[in-house]
Amino acid sequence: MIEFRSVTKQFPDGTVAVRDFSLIIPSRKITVLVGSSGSGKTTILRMINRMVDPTSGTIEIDGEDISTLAPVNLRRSIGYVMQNSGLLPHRKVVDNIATVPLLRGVKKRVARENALELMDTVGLDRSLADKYPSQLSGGQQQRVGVARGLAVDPNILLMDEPFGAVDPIVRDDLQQELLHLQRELDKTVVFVTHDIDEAFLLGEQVVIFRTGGIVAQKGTPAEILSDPADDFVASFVGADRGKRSLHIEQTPTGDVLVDSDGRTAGVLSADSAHEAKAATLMGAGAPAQGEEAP
Ligand SMILES: Nc1ncnc2c1ncn2[C@@H]1O[C@H](COP(=O)(O)OP(=O)(O)OP(=O)(O)O)[C@@H](O)[C@H]1O
Repeated sequence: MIEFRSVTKQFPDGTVAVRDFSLIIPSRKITVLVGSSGSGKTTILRMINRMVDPTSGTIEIDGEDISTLAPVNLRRSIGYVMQNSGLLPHRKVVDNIATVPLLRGVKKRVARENALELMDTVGLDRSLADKYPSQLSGGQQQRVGVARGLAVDPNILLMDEPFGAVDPIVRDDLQQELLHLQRELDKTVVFVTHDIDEAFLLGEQVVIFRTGGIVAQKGTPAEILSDPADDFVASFVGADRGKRSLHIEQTPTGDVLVDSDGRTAGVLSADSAHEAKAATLMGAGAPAQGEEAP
């Protein structure tokens, strides 16, 4: 478990990126931080592995105050995946994946073998091992980035808009792969995006930010969709409603929200007031209850 307690980050130029932020990030689940550009998401992510230190407040991992831990060791024990993969262009795929294990003193042969196994894990053909990043597609490069993030077998994986720069179809694949990996590997994933659809698809806990690192709402996708805290959240959640075409389907175990691809976006509370609010949120143009999305 990762816990932020009243964390504030003010940069030397006076910018307050995060203000009095508190959050519990449960272990072995995906928590998604979502919000518009400049709302402090990346800063929060980077405070978890001490790439950035808070101005005030504390951050604990499994009860341990991370300000007491050596930043380099902490950084090397936590997986980090960034947008545009951040691969080293002059290193082969396999060496990119093995970078941190080699820095930690793992023998070259072992690190290479582990890297090849990780290529299997993230769905990359081993024949790509000796290619350079520029010889790979954007989606393949992101898979290499994920493999590299997993290379130290971290308990925690930080992902900063990892699928932001790939086309929608590849992105869909990568999202499904991440859900699959999460079920298989049981990591604590903290995922940053500005895409609310991605947040609701991936997140078991979703935290919606407004500017200044202020939490507008946090909860499960169903909780947020069925009961948005205020107009800001309602408009943020509803901004892309045409594309998402969320609708309610009745199942034997209760009502669920389903997106236009037939994926469950959340389970609605039995509370009819919540259902009414969710229906309002979906607005005109969304199919009526029980109907299929177009
Ligand atoms: N090193 C820095 N020095 C000064 N200001 C910074 C620094 N890093 C970030 N900021 C500012 O802090 C605020 C939050 O930035 P941050 O990158 O955390 O936001 P974000 O929500 O991740 O945005 P994006 O989605 O665009 O990546 C912004 O106003 C940004 O300009």
